[in-house]
Order: sequence, then structure tokens, then C-alpha cells
Amino acid sequence: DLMSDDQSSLPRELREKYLLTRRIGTGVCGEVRLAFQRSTCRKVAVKIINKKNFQSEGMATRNATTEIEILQRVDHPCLIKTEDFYQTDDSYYIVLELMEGGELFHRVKSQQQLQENVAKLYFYQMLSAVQYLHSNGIIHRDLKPENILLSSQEDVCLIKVTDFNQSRILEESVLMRTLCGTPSYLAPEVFTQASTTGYSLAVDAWSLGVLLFVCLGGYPPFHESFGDKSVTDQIILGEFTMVPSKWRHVSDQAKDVVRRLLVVDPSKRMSIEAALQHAWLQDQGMLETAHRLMYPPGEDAAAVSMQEAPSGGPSKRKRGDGDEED
Ligand SMILES: C/C(=N\O)c1ccc(O)cc1O
Repeated sequence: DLMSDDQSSLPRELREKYLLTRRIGTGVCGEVRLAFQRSTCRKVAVKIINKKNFQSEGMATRNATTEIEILQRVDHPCLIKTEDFYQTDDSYYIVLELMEGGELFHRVKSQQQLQENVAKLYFYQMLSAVQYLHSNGIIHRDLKPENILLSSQEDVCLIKVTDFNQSRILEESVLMRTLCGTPSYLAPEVFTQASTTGYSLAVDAWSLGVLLFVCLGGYPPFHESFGDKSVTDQIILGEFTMVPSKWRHVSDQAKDVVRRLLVVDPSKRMSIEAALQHAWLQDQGMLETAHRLMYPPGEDAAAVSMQEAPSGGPSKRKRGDGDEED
């Protein structure tokens, strides 16, 4: 295995371009390793998805290709970018940008609960990322603290959503096509089922409510240790408890966002768009910080300096031998 530095099981091209080292994350679908791009010594993350992990071949292929398709198609500052992709008979290898701050899960755990303004900064970035996914017809479906990564060890940092393994691309559904044809021979449940479809995006809003609850409260809203109901029953009933000692210092506006997202009826649940307009997030200081992190001015400047120097002005270019020339 890789721990004995035996990299022979890796695709040759991957081995030639990257040096894989220690494990930095684990998931249901495999593991994530820290790797170094040999040519630049830059650090990256390599996610290894073991094809056998999924119960059926079809499932594995669909999930992984969906994940890879989505990873290569999306472009948002709060979504993890794919850099490279390889596969062997039994595994997929996805090279991803490295997030030095690790998983949000560990940050919340180590700090008991986040300060409200830090939770707000992270939550705003998550909302922006999910709003972008939804505007591109993509539902994440597996938003949880393990899938939110932090760019640095600092509280004020960029966050990125990862693990689109469970994502689904919203395609025209069979039901949509069915409702276009003649209804004469359709069973009633085809229509009554229609009243519940179209809310699939709302599943991500619920998950963001759970994520915000965990960031603010430091513990999950639904858990087997609370009361006598199963976690599933607590969720179905929408029964969560804000333990006073943990929530006393949290603002009413923040609690209001959580309460409007953890609504059982998806048609009554606050949407992502509505959450972005909520009073709690109309915080200019936070918004300026978030936009500075998401759209750092330096990146544009770098792009400018790559352009031809303005005509007439001496253009200083370094030759291979380090001399400047006009
Ligand atoms: C999946 C991933 N990056 O893309 C990642 C996962 C875990 C971790 O600690 C750091 C990371 O960068």
C-alpha cells in the first residue's frame, strides 16, 4: 500500500506527475491524500475513489462520472476545483486543490462552537456556492461539515464545498415528460406526486440549516442521544433543541435563519435566495470580507501583468539567463 511508499498501484502518469504522501481525509467512497506536484513541489489533494466501494457497478460509474463531470464543469470561488483526473481498473484518482485548513468538522469540534461572525462568514460562502450550483441545475444532496473545507488555519478564511459524489444534475424528469402527454389514462398518484416534485433543491437548504446549527451551537440538531426518538423521527418531526447554555449568546436573527431552514415542509422552507436576503446576512463588514476572500484583487492584477506591456513603454522581460532586455 501507499504507506510503504509503494506507489506501484498508482497510474503511471499520476505517479510521474505527483508524489502521494499521507492520508488527510477519509470518506465513504475512499480517501484523500496529500500530494506534491513533482515539477513545482506545489501541494495538492488526491481523492481516491475505490470503484468496488459502491454496491453495484452501475452505481459506482454513475456516481463517480457525475462527480467528475460536475467537478470539471463548475467554476465558483467556494467550490473545489479539479486539476487532474486518472483511473485504473479499480479506482478513480481526482487531483484537487488543497485546502490547508482541513474540514469544517474538525474546526467546529476543536473550538466547541464558532463565534457568530465567523459562522456568518462561512455560512454566506456556503450559500453562495450552493446558489451557484442550483443556478446551474445541480443539487449537492450531501452537504455536511466533512464536505466543507477551510483554506487556512485562520478563522477568517475562504471555504469551499467539496464531494459532489451524491450530487444530481437536474435533468428533465420522466414526470415532466409524462405531464406533457394526454392525462386521460394516467393514475391519480402521478398528479398528486407532482405536488411534491420540484422541491428537490430544498434538500440543500435543509442541510445548510443543519450546518449553520452545528457552527453556531457546536452540536448537531438531530442526534440519537437527544430524547427517546430515533434521529429519523426527530428529523421527520423537525424536532431540534437549542440548549440554552450553548445558544444564549447567539443572536435572535441567527436563530431565525436556522428555524426557517429546519422546516419539515419543503414548500414552506426558506429558499437559498431568501436566506441570502435575510437580515442576518445584510452585514456590510462580513460581505466585504467574504468578497475580498472570494475575489482577491491580486488575481486580476496577475492577469493584467501577463498582458503585453502598453505599446511605447519599455517592456522589461526576463530572458532565461536572467538579463533584462528591452
Ligand atoms: C478533498 C480535499 N481537497 O480538495 C481535502 C480533504 C481533506 C483535507 O484535509 C484537505 C483537503 O484539501
